[in-house]
Amino acid sequence: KEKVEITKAQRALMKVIVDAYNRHKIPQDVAKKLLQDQYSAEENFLLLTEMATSQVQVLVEFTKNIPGFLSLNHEDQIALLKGSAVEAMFLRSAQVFSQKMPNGHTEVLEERIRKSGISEEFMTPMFNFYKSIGELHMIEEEQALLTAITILTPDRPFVKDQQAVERLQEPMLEVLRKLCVLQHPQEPQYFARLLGRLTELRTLNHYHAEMLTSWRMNDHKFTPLLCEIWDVQ
Ligand SMILES: CC(C)NC(=O)n1c(-c2ccccc2)cc2c1CN(S(=O)(=O)c1cccs1)CC2
Repeated sequence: KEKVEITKAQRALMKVIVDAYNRHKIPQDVAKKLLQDQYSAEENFLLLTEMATSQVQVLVEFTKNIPGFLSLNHEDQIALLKGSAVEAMFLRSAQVFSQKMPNGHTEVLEERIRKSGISEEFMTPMFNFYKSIGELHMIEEEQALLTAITILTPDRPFVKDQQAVERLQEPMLEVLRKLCVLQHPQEPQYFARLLGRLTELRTLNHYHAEMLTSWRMNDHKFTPLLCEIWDVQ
């Protein structure tokens, strides 16, 4: 039986990541807005735009706090942010969607998202992902580390020094692996399940690109920050 123990250094790394993750949460008022009174598809869309824009700002701040990130080549920093922005948004969405809300709120939230001008064909994979993340009942350390690991994916387009990114991602993966063993002793395959979600996340990139095309056909407007991070307009 492997005796798994998180070292002092690994605990320190985890603390930095979790503190950064907790400091940069979406303002709850924005999420609350989505639960208020009746909205039209247009207003729901605008609210998602506001939430997604706020989340990108939060993502940039969180990323800057990942130890070693700011020492990476500057172009690579941008490539990692742009390459992971959509996945980080879906991961954050899944975490928001699966967090405990007063009863009935999740259904209202689902209703608002379903009535926001997003074509039906993207709803199924999106909500399947939310549910598959919800079933994992991740603790915040796991959520924070999984977000950092997603950002530090070495094989994003245009990343020049992939080894430098691997050197930052590997320690995160090792801490997460140990945490999973300690947190879910009955489920030896839990860590593998978590990483499996990252594979599912990548497929959502494709759906998102299609969503953008259909929104632009219906002349939906995005904020400058979303246009920049998604490379549209
Ligand atoms: C928490 C934030 C990051 N989530 C969010 O903004 N959501 C949520 C969502 C999911 C669960 C709970 C609360 C909100 C669903 C969707 C989005 C954004 N996208 S988007 O970025 O493509 C978009 C931007 C503008 C128009 S559409 C569409 C789908």
